[in-house]
Amino acid sequence: NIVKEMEKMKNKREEKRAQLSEIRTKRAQEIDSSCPNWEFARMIREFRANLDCQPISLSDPIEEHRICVCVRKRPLNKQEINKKECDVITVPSKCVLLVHEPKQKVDLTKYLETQTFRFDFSFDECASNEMVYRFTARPLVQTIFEGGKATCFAYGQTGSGKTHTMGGDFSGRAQNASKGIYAFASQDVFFLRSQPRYRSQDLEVYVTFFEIYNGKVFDLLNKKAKLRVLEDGKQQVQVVGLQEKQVCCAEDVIRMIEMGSACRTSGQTFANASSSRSHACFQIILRQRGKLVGKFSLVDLAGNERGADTSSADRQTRMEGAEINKSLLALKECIRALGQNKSHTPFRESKLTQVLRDSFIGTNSRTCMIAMISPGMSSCEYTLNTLRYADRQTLVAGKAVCILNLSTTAKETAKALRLSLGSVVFEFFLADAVLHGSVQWLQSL
Ligand SMILES: Nc1ncnc2c1ncn2[C@@H]1O[C@H](COP(=O)(O)OP(=O)(O)OP(=O)(O)O)[C@@H](O)[C@H]1O
Repeated sequence: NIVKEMEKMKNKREEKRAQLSEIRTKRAQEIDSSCPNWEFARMIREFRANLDCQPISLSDPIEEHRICVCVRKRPLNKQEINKKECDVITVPSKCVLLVHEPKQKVDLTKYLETQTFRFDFSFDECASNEMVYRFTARPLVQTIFEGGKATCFAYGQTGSGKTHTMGGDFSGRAQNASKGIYAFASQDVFFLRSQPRYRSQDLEVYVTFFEIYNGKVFDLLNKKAKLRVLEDGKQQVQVVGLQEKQVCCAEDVIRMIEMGSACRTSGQTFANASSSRSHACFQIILRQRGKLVGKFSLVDLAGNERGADTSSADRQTRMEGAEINKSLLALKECIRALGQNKSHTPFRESKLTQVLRDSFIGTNSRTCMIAMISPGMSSCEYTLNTLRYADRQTLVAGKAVCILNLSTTAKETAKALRLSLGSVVFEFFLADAVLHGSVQWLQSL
């Protein structure tokens, strides 16, 4: 009787499971039919169903890198949701990010080309600014107490979340300046300064906030005054007239961030259609009896798609694009020079790298790049551009990357193993039985 009873229960459970799966399929079909790219949406959903995602968590260890390259995916925004855009980005683990690029064969069959990128850390749409800060800028704060220069860049296309991450998250139109990397870093600077190790050193904290637009520098803490960048006799780059404001607590810093951000926003009408055409740099400076101890530069870069915009009809926009392109390329070269300990740093190539010259020289300089990406299918090309730019940075560290690429269709009996070594990708198709051992062997190399 007991066996019969158990059989009955088992059958009931299976019936229920089948019903549930039917409901889910129907619901997915309903969603699919309202989505303009439903075939791609379904392929991505099937791909994700095969993945065991393990996103980054607060308990993950933080490794110390001289150059750290991370990526952050923002959630789909209201506009993208209304347009029923496909989310083409998957973050399966704390270091890997996948882009499902929609493609079409000559016979019009649609298929996905999934590209894999590896970073020091990758953050999915659920990661908060605190979480991103913890793994990116926070490990750099100590550097400025040890006489070093730290720099953190936010890179990406317009609307990908650079200002949200650096300046503070938006609740509606208002920005909460206490919830961005500028404010978190300042809080930690004050915290470290109060620790017994540094308390007796009489360290003073100053901040500067300026913007570089079209090769010109403007002081955001002094009514957007135009500044000159000059090199002195000791080859030190000076931003003449840049106001350094002394701050005594985190609240003072937040006030400065609000003041500078408001200045940047109100200036949009005369120069920028949006802030994404200028680089904004917020610096936290440590001084001891007036003498420079360390400097933390936090940079919200101009939208990288502006540099790629060469088709604009008006000359002004084309010039802006060319200037942005030049500065982003120069930045990459300077970071590469830092990573490879080259004796020559090409910092004179742009105003941005000139102003940040001391960030790229010296043995005690550390840099972090956060690549921001939009998840929508319409941004796929820009997203790939952003990831390729940031991937070059990973190459600086000379890392070999071994990534397991799961099969995309249920029919496939073999699974693909993708090994990226620098910019070369090797792809193997292996039977399930040998797959696991091969991955372990490659990872151990
Ligand atoms: N991680 C996120 N979570 C929630 N909303 C986000 C996130 N990232 C960005 N957003 C939202 O997306 C919008 C655009 O973000 P943001 O202004 O930071 O982009 P941006 O890259 O700085 O653009 P621009 O280069 O034009 O200044 C904002 O409304 C912001 O609130």
